[in-house]
Amino acid sequence: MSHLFEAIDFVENEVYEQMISDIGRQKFSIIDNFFTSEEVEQLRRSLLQKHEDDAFKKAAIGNRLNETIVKAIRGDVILWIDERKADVDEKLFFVKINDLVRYLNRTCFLGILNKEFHYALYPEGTFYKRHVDTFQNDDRRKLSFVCYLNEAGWLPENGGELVLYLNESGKAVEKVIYPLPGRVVVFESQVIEHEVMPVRKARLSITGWLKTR
Ligand SMILES: O=C(O)CCC(=O)C(=O)O
Ligand SMILES: [Fe+2]
Repeated sequence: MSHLFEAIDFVENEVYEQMISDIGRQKFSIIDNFFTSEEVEQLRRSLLQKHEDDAFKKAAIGNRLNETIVKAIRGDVILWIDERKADVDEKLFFVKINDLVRYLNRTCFLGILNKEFHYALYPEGTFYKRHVDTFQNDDRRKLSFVCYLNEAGWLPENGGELVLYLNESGKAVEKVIYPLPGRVVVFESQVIEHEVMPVRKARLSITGWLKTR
């Protein structure tokens, strides 16, 4: 009987189903209000506190490039989040992520066994040039996940749009996405080229990867 109960125990989640069908169709998905405004506020405060405590470091690229070259490619500062040491705010984040991962593994057989997440802060004037997320000879990254922690009422003139470079039946298409608070963007790490446009007001996020093995 137990297998029967397992089947019954599955509850379809509309938001996750939307994400899965978007990714199947177009290799990316934009989910608004994945995090509530209260959750965004909590995570935002946590990020800012750690940034004030000087815990962030300059983001790197591979290992052979010097700092000047790196700065011409990306200007964000980051802090990796260790789930085992997560504080209350980060726990709330991982409860949602782990729920999503469990769902994806159950419904899509993606085999996500690993994940990594960092806070990111793009100071005014910084950007991240066009790239794919799997440049380090590491094909374990399957899905890239970005969650924006900007203030409510984020304006288009603040810049920092995420641009996805897509190919729609042979035609190059640019998908411009504003980093609105609570919004989550998920895309296939190995195929989607993307870029963060120059930022005119500090831009806050959590970025991560769902990985195999
Ligand atoms: O913050 C974003 O919108 C994307 C960040 C990104 O591309 C990265 O960290 O690899
Ligand atoms: Fe990226």
